[in-house]
Amino acid sequence: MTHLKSPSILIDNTSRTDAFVSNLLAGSSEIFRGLNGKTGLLFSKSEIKRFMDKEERHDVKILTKGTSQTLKSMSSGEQKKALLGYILQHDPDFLILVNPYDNLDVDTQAVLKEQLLAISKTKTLIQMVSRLEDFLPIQSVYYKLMGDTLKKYTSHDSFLKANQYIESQFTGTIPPPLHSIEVAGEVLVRFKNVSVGFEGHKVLDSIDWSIKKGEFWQLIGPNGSGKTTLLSMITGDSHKGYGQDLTIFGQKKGSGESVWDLKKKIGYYTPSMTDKFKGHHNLEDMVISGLYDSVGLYNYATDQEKSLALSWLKLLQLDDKRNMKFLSLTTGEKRLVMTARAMIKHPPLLILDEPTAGLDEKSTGLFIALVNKIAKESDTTVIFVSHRKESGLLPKFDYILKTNLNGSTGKVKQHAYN
Ligand SMILES: Nc1ncnc2c1ncn2[C@@H]1O[C@H](COP(=O)(O)OP(=O)(O)OP(=O)(O)O)[C@@H](O)[C@H]1O
Repeated sequence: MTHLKSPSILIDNTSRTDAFVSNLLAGSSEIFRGLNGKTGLLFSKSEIKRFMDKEERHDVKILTKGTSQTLKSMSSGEQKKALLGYILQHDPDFLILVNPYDNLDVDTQAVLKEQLLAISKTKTLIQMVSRLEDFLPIQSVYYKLMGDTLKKYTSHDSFLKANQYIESQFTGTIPPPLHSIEVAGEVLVRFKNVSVGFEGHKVLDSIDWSIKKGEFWQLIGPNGSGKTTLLSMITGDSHKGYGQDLTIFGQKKGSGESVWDLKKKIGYYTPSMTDKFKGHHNLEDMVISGLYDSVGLYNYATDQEKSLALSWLKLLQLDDKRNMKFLSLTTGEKRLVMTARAMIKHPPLLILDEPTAGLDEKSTGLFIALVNKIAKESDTTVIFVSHRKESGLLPKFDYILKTNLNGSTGKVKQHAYN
């Protein structure tokens, strides 16, 4: 085959990545003709999702062969390891990597980068990433995918120069809520000596964590350290909190609180919430639906609610699109709208779980600016979960999980810039 210098392709909100990948895998690429007729495999989050659905629907083990765990219950790092193992077993001619390091902590990223670098010596790697820092340092030809069009750069320098990150800001202020949600006491959430495990596998060890009103936290920890487990105890999505010394909004966990009541006080967003969303709701409805704790609006909105949604969309500079379908937005725009949806009621607690995964530089900058603004201008406590230290994010505290044999331990770090 015509040997391809592993192409490096920057993708952004406009890129039709799925269509591009499908063409490559189907052997019908107009651009990389040398690959047509060769076998390619895809390493991406969507591919993990596809296997997850397949394993669940047909009750089979494909990526999880040899383990008793389901793919769904594995941490992101474990899932990616399973996919890479499967791909290597099948020895393809080329590999397409779409944002391979998303949702991975620094150490796991470093291990994966080493593995991919080694693979790049014998196979063509097609890297498709949203962040410049995610390109592997290999001899490459650089491109940008704009819609379906691939723009080729003459040099690495010209590529970097054209695609540097630009800092973004919002003008205007966070719209106030229609009604305030009262919570008694200063402490919203308190974990005291909380330990959690799954079937003999210890995940969290003696967690002590107090989260007060109005604070801004970043929850950081390697893959599998228990971030999601910790959050699901707060949101009521896991029963692991019962029988432990865990107090949420002044009420001891397991003392008869309803999950519904909990959800009313929490704004939550994680990208997988809308990955499968197929509704025909417009932007205005999506923002208003946060008042009803639904994703998409199933009630008639009042004029007051509509006007509040409009204020949010103005802040996001998306008001001219308010009657457009949510699904027609770019990934970055969708995340801004979903954050406005989670925040519209000014919940006492806003949880954003890996909200920047897969976003390009510009959209990440905009998203971070919005979160900083929410934390600064409202009384809402923000927990931003990420394995990546987001540059520009200004949390007051980090809660850092560190993995150990007996489960992860937690440590608080306060930032000096506040
Ligand atoms: N239902 C379950 N059954 C068995 N093991 C589980 C279950 N849920 C989570 N685990 C395990 O608990 C550990 C912590 O998982 P968790 O998803 O909380 O980590 P995380 O820090 O959120 O990881 P990531 O950053 O990769 O999403 C992992 O080893 C995971 O495999």
